[in-house]
Amino acid sequence: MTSPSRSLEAMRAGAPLVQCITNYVAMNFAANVLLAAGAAPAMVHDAEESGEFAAVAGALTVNIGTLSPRWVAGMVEAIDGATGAGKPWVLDPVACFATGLRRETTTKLMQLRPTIVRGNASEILAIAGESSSGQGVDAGDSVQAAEAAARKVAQEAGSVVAVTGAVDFVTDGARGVWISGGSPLMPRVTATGCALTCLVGAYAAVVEDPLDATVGALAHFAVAGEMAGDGVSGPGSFSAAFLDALMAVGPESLGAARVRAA
Ligand SMILES: Nc1ncnc2c1ncn2[C@@H]1O[C@H](COP(=O)(O)OP(=O)(O)O)[C@@H](O)[C@H]1O
Ligand SMILES: Cc1ncsc1CCOP(=O)(O)O
Ligand SMILES: [Mg+2]
Repeated sequence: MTSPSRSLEAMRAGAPLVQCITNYVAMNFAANVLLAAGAAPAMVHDAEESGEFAAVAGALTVNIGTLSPRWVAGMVEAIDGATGAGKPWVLDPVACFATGLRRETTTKLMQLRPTIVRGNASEILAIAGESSSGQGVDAGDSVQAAEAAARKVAQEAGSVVAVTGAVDFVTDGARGVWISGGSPLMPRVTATGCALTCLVGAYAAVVEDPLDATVGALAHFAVAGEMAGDGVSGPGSFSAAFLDALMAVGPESLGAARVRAA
């Protein structure tokens, strides 16, 4: 296993270019998160160019947060480009249970076999075909309640699946890892999960094992979130402190990340 500290060193050394197809809400914050963490973001989503760009980026991330048929076409082109070039891609199924367009798109994208799926508990339960209590983009279920669903989705899709929340769970269907840390202020800042998905892409670009890559990115967020939560007064100051902490986190602090095998 590549440790989170080693993964962080590799990510910073490589400063990978990550193509992020993310939503209008998340674009700015996610780009800042990648820059602070040490990667290079590019938000490129239209079908006219997304496939071409995916072939040169180190990884692709696809987020369905603000969806339309034209965006779906751009996603499919980009996934074809990434897959053809042997690059990893990460799916963020934002509110995938909420509407017909989201359900159909998620089914279609899952059939294209994402390297990694990163969602909250309600989203992962829904992909597994189970009922969930999610409302809109926010989770209504615990991560623990989605552990079995995550394992099932990972086995069926051949993807690594990450379920995030107060604690995080990552599985490739056989192995399982729990990561704790972070701050209760993280879900009070919009697009924190979307930005994390982009960072998972950055780690996947440079760390060969997608499970190790995912654990590295989640540990980076857990440690930075905990650092940032100390002494801030609310979501506004947390957001700024979190970007600072993403940059300040070093391999030595990731060594202290609370990561344990399931
Ligand atoms: N209550 C919490 N305590 C600590 N960290 C949290 C909490 N809720 C979410 N996080 C962290 O926030 C990040 C985004 O996760 P999450 O809120 O599940 O995503 P989403 O925004 O897609 O619903 C993850 O790093 C997760 O560990
Ligand atoms: C509020 C909102 N609406 C559509 S996408 C989005 C952002 C969701 O971000 P996250 O999934 O990280 O909470
Ligand atoms: Mg989300």
